[in-house]
Amino acid sequence: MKLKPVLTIAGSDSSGGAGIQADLKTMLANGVFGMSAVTALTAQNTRGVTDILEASPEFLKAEIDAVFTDIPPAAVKVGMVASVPLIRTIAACLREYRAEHVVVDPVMVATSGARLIAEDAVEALTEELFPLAEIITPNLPELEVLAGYEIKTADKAVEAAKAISEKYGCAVLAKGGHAIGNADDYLVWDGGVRVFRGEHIDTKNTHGTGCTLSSAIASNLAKGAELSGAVEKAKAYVTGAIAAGLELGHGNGPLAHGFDLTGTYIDV
Ligand SMILES: Nc1ncnc2c1ncn2[C@@H]1O[C@H](COP(=O)(O)OP(=O)(O)OP(=O)(O)O)[C@@H](O)[C@H]1O
Ligand SMILES: Cc1ncc(COP(=O)(O)O)c(N)n1
Repeated sequence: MKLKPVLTIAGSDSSGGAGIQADLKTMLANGVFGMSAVTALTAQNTRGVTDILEASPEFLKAEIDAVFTDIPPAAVKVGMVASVPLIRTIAACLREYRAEHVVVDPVMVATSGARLIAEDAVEALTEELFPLAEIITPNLPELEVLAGYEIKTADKAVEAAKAISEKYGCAVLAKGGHAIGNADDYLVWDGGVRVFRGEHIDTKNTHGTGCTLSSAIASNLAKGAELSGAVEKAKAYVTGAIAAGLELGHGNGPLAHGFDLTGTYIDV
């Protein structure tokens, strides 16, 4: 049997809802073989992050080298990367191995409010990683940081996404999970715009939605989907995983990544 391998370079979430745990579950559910290079361990649950232990740049490089020299991934997703040396290490590795289909989720703040990137690392993220990305997937607060201004309307979000897309030569998916009234996402690439409509699901359980969406996009790209089709399928997947209505934890709970794996779930 054959499966397309996909690598996530991201942080670990001990509570399993976000980070590499969400990525690997998403990859399994989307029909690819998931692999991981861990940038940091987080002690985290649905209520917040209590501690972070970063990998050294040398160890992260060893992880990425181990993967690329044996099972070259058909797509790579980059999530939480907290510091400049780690960002530089990833960029150098992606260049060295000419990584294909790179999806960068510019993770800055967790749903719970915890900061997941050093202030001085945002510039390294944009200057070193964005030019290597096929697509980046900022949420609204991240788009505001990247654009340098407040975004209150869909038109403003698209304007900001266009400027970023032109500057760094990558597609931009401006996510609307933080918008009021709907969950529409806007894909901007090559000057074109496509909107992916989403109904806002009334739930507090959205821990890991961004990780899940970006991993699903990487999975679909690995399987050969073109960009817009990859986003369309990924949007449907994350919507289904939220709508399944999993209830775990006391804060912002996780998604049901396996909602579509018929026969594997038994209600308890
Ligand atoms: N309550 C919701 N109802 C429907 N779709 C949602 C909801 N919240 C998020 N989404 C969708 O989930 C995806 C991730 O968007 P979001 O803006 O939440 O990203 P994020 O903030 O990076 O996620 P994270 O919570 O992992 O930080 C998008 O497709 C968004 O439209
Ligand atoms: C390790 C790690 N990576 C990413 C996120 C962002 O996800 P969310 O904003 O849904 O908490 C997170 N909380 N933890």
